[in-house]
Amino acid sequence: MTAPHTPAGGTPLLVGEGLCKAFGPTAALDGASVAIRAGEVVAIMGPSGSGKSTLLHCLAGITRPDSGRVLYQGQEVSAMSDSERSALRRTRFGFVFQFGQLVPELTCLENVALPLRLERVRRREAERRAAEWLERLEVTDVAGKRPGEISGGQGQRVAVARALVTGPQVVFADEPTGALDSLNGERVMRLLTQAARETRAAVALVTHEARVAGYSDREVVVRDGRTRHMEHTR
Ligand SMILES: Nc1ncnc2c1ncn2[C@@H]1O[C@H](COP(=O)(O)OP(=O)(O)OP(=O)(O)O)[C@@H](O)[C@H]1O
Repeated sequence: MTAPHTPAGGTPLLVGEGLCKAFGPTAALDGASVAIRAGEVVAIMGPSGSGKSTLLHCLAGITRPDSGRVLYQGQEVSAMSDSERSALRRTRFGFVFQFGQLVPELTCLENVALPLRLERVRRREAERRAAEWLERLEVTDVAGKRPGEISGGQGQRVAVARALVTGPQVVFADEPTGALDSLNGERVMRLLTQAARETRAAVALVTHEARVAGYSDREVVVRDGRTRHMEHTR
């Protein structure tokens, strides 16, 4: 088991140690370890099929590793019950994926307000906070539109607003710019990392694009289910 690489300066917020996960005969993770501090943007890079998404899903408590453990603020996520893990995901974590994450029947404002509504925040207050986040992400103009009526880049910025509206401690982003052209991708990354830095949210970012990883503080490279740690990129 590899020891998690702990970056200098501060106790890690989220740690994965010696993570192994197989899907049938395929070893997606084979002893991967990573430690993320509060407010840090970490890029998880590596070739297709190397285990990046599986690592992200284990860290986020979506996938339970076969062995190894995930600690969030010292608490073992992999040992929590399903309901404890979903509460953690709802209240402390935010998610941005490559595609199809917005609810098509809801307006963009309602989509961003949704995580707050699930936490029983009143509609007026939830929509007020959602509107603020749409403004920060420079998409106020799409508030009343449905996801099918906006561009891919606008949709990703709405998705980032939704991921951040609850004030998460960690944002998990899996190829958030994968479906965008480079200009829109840069805009999403600039706004995501700026908002995360302002709110001290950590970001775990899966990408295979060096330009996207350039927005991170540090890179972790996954190869054949194992991790390699690169020192600060900036
Ligand atoms: N649910 C699953 N069922 C079966 N095999 C899976 C599953 N999820 C992942 N795998 C396999 O595990 C390995 C790692 O997959 P993973 O999606 O983590 O890689 P990745 O680095 O994120 O790839 P990509 O960059 O192509 O998205 C691959 O061989 C993949 O086919």
